[in-house]
Amino acid sequence: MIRIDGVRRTYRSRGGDVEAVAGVDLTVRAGEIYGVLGRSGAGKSTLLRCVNLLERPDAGTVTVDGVDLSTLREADLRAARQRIGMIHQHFALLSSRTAAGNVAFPLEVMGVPRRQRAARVAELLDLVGLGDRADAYPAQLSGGQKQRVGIARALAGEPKVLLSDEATSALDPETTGSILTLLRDLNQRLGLTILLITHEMEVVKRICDSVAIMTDGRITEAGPVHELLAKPDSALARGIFRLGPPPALDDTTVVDVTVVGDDTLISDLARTHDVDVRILDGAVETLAGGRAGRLRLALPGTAAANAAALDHLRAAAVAVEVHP
Ligand SMILES: Nc1ncnc2c1ncn2[C@@H]1O[C@H](COP(=O)(O)OP(=O)(O)OP(=O)(O)O)[C@@H](O)[C@H]1O
Repeated sequence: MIRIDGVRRTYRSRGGDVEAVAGVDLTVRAGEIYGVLGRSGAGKSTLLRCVNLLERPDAGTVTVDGVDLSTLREADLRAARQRIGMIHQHFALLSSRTAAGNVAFPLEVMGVPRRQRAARVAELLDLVGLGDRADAYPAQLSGGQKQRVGIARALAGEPKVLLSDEATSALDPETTGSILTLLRDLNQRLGLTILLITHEMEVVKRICDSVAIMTDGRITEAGPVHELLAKPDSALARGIFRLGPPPALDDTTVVDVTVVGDDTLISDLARTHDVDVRILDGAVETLAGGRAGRLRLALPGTAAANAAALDHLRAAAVAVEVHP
């Protein structure tokens, strides 16, 4: 649905050049929620703005729903942009307009007749759970409600793609949860593809199907969340399951195993190999609706003596890391 190929963007200023996006390739499949996770200054906003060409890449191409946006003339680009919704950290609402007035705005720009507009605005506000606040001004709404207006407005052009620029960063954890639930719900009900940028691991854990980690303008790791969890050296997996440095224990094999779903791994291991397994540490999370965890196990004896048990783990777990 979205293909980013070799995109670069450098800001030039008297203080020196900043290569905000330093050659990024990324593919977002139709219907998925894709998160770009990175620290402040990593280049996430610049990358996101390149996707609807609010920012012109210096090099590379961006294809959305089969159309290479860089080939479009200004009028066609404006039309294409209307089909790519965007929501913002600070909502970007017009303070002089009511919730309904804000949602109506893009419809006015699109030339939708007044009657149809009113019906569509009511429908959109209902969709985001704000049907009863149509006449409220932004100043009379909570942060979460303002973001709901932002989402309704972004959906006015019936986009297939929604871009989210830190949409929950200004919200408290509970409100963040309700907005993420709404985004997941819209993703499923409308088949909406969502590309979001965030600095919060929590957002990735809650709703992302796939994730890219961005550092200094580059993607260092990318793919479906469950695939990344299976890689022992994955920075995402380490960030999600924080186990700390392994202890050095005499005549003991310390091993980290990643498991997905309801797992009988430990009991099977103990039974099959008659081994006295201890759990030293563990982190279990719900990721995009499924359970996954990383457990740190201690097996009596050296790794060589535990070869059969370790083979068992390698065959059954999605990732196994034996500590030396
Ligand atoms: N208009 C601009 N002019 C000059 N430099 C810019 C401009 N916009 C961003 N930058 C620089 O580009 C780099 C990437 O910024 P960007 O906003 O894309 O990162 P980010 O990951 O979204 O961070 P944040 O969450 O803090 O916005 C930073 O070093 C930033 O200072």
